Amino acid sequence: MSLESIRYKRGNLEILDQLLLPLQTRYVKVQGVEDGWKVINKMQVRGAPAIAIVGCLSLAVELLKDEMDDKKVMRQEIEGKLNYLVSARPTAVNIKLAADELINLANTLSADDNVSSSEFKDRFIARIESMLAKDIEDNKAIGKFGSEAILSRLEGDRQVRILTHCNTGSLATAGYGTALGVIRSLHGSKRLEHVYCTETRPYNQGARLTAYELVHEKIPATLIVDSMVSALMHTRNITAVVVGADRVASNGDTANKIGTYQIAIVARHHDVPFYVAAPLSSIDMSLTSGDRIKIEERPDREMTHIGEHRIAAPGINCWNPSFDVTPANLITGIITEKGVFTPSRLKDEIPKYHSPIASS
Ligand SMILES: CSC[C@H]1O[C@H](OP(=O)(O)O)[C@H](O)[C@@H]1O
Repeated sequence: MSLESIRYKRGNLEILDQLLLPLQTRYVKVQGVEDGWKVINKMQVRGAPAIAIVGCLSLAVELLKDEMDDKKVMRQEIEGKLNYLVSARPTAVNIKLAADELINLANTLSADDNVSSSEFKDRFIARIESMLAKDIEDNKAIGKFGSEAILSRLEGDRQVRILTHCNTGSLATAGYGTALGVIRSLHGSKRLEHVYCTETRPYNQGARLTAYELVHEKIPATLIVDSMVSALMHTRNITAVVVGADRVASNGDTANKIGTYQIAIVARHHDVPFYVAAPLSSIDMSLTSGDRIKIEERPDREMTHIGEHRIAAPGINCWNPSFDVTPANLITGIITEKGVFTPSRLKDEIPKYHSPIASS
């Protein structure tokens, strides 16, 4: 059973406070959009899919309590609250795409005279709730396609050694995970010899969250410091790198956790295939390249302190971009719930599929 980052029943939402992991397991109540914005902005919940799901569920919780029965006013309020939630963290696209879909749904329901205000509310909340099951289903498909793609490059039944970066598991999604979903799938088919996970400074998603998930599920794994990636590939026979994504442009350029770009460069130097695992809801087809992806910069304190403990000299300047962009030419394949695509195929393949949120 993978870790539960989101606990939801209609009208009630709690998130696992990831700032306290791995030492403390504490759930935080999210009672509306203000709370949703805060837990996302503070990174108590993080990960592109989880951000979208928790943000939208916080709106569902608030809407259920709202006595409003004028559909036009509800539609207006929904649009304003979704745009507010999108502002919590700018780089991951999932919440923006989800907001666009939900605003379209609100417009449709509001304009339909056959839909009462209570039906509007019920169908709108149900659509948001559908994101949970769809995310897990998508992650399992990503796991299947990703493990097949990696294994198809090998002769016989050899086992594989995978390097991953940041956290892309049950703590970044509704469950199972994207890149960690590929690792879970390889482990489940008994083809995974070992996982190497980077600590992922400065928030330490790897050391605190990915290592926690892997130990929890007894998946053979070793933690490495971010600066060990070159030495690892030089001394160990790494089969492939699999990472997540926060925003993939239509040409395949991918924004992901800071440090991903240099891993891709090292992988190319060592001729190790480099995969991005991401649902369609992480792909921004409105962007022609990664040049225009907004890179979030986070507080210096994330670098200068670990918890309350200062580790950097007082007064030193810091630069703390939370993401970088890996150019498409360093990416072997983009693993989605619809299959694995080379970056150059995205423009033709992705528009064939439905919108990221389950259609009604
Ligand atoms: C499954 S998407 C996870 C994605 O999000 C992480 O960023 P953050 O922890 O800052 O939300 C990282 O980029 C992961 O690849």
